[in-house]
Amino acid sequence: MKIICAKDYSDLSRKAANIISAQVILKPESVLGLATGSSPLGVYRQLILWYEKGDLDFAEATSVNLDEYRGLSANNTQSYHYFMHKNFFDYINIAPDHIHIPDGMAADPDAECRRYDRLIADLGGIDLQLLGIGRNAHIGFNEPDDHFSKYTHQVDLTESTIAANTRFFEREEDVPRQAISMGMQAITQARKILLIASGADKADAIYASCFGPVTPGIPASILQLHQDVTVIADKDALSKCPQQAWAQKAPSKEIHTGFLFR
Ligand SMILES: N[C@@H]1[C@@H](O)[C@H](O)[C@@H](COP(=O)(O)O)O[C@@H]1O
Repeated sequence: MKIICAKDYSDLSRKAANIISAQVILKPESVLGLATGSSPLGVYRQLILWYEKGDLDFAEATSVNLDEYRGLSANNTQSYHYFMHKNFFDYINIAPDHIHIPDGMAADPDAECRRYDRLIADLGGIDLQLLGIGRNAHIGFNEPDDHFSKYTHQVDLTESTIAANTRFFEREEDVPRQAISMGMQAITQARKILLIASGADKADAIYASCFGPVTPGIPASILQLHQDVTVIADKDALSKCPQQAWAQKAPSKEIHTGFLFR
């Protein structure tokens, strides 16, 4: 795990966008695992700028998003479908049939989860997975639990995640209580992982995920077991981490036994 300290949010966004650009330049047909939330907005803005300048071409790329709320249709302005189109896809030349996001309206959510995992497998897995992180260290919507969920699954969102996401909705009651999220298998089988975090409210999650035990109680801690993870975070998000660890990171010493993949 490599930890890079960015000067500020704009520096963080450019650094992360540079890594995604390199991926697309080196492998135009890349499968990009994409994330929602406020953290990646600057990355998407930067990628759009470079695309508009003619420096990037997404014609051959494919995207698979991490998650979607249950019960929100693609044209609901709070859905992650809508978010991705309005903040990224509508401004680049990715082919519409190369865009994949779980269907939050699927009548049979279990079948939808199985379809999504098959799709990712058929695409040959993810080349580069972009991740934000929740205050409780969730990635995608993999919430703290007593086990890591291996496959795409339906999740009951925790109170802390509902509270954090309330800012995007008019009223707390409007925040969906469930979501469909990619599981840890597809995320950790991504060939490269890029996690971005900004702000002091992410400091505990970043510290626990990078330096704490690997445990499903801290979902992002599983990334310590991956061979190619880059964390790009600003000073506030890194404020609980030892400074000498920035730009390098020793492998985790402690792995909690007794947890399960399900
Ligand atoms: N499902 C998304 C996550 O993928 C995202 O990482 C997290 C943090 O969002 P933000 O970047 O807005 O803090 O929010 C949501 O829960």
